[in-house]
Amino acid sequence: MSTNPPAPGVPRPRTGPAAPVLSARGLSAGYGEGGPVVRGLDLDLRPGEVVTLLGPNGAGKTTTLLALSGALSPSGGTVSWNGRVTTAPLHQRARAGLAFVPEDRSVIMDLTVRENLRLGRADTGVALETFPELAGHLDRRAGLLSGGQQQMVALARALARRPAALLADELSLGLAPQLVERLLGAVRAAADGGLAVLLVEQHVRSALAVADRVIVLRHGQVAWSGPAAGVRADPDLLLGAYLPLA
Ligand SMILES: Nc1ncnc2c1ncn2[C@@H]1O[C@H](COP(=O)(O)OP(=O)(O)OP(=O)(O)O)[C@@H](O)[C@H]1O
Repeated sequence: MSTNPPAPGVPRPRTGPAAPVLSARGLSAGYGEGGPVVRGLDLDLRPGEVVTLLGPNGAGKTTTLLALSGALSPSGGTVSWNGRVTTAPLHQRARAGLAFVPEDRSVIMDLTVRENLRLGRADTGVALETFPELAGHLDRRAGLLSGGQQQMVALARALARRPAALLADELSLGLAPQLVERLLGAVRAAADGGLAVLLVEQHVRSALAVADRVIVLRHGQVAWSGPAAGVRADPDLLLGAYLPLA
């Protein structure tokens, strides 16, 4: 391949950021008569990047994920998948390559780990590549696993389908710091392989450690957004001002 610069007058090839997999424009969503709890949200999720959505309790983080996933119909604005506006329900978006790990993990406690993976149409071999520590538990009922192992099942099941985008709500809820690192490390590795990720996290510092970009929601609106590196270098930018120290 030539390394010479292009001749004068010949346009250079464009090497801008990859096109977003999932976008929102002016997205509003809420529940019943109460009016929208998320208002006018703009967001782009690109292949290979981890965006973390932070904000105090009740800010609208889960509602945002629900609206982006198709589990909740927006009351305004649009969601686009690969550049096309979509109103498809969750199961259709899942088939198109959107993975959603909700806060309750959606692991079926009465089924074995192997059955849980199969139910999510996940290839067991691929799931074990992500979390080899599940290998000895494949035939155990999920209800007998620790919270961290259950979360690994939920995440392995989502990632083993090789989705294009992942929405994950509070993966680390109630887990020990080492497990949080393990789970978020797996998410980072998947993003390095091209996955687009939107993470809602209570563990602000852990989320910042793996994120490329940060969006802070307050009262359903974007209060701050910017590169995670800037916040890692100067946590006071957000911590204390917008977020509790965690
Ligand atoms: N099913 C529901 N019906 C009615 N109101 C709801 C429902 N779910 C959430 N809300 C309300 O919507 C607002 C935003 O909630 P949401 O769960 O999106 O916030 P959050 O930022 O994820 O908060 P948390 O960190 O506490 O999970 C809150 O005021 C909440 O009480």
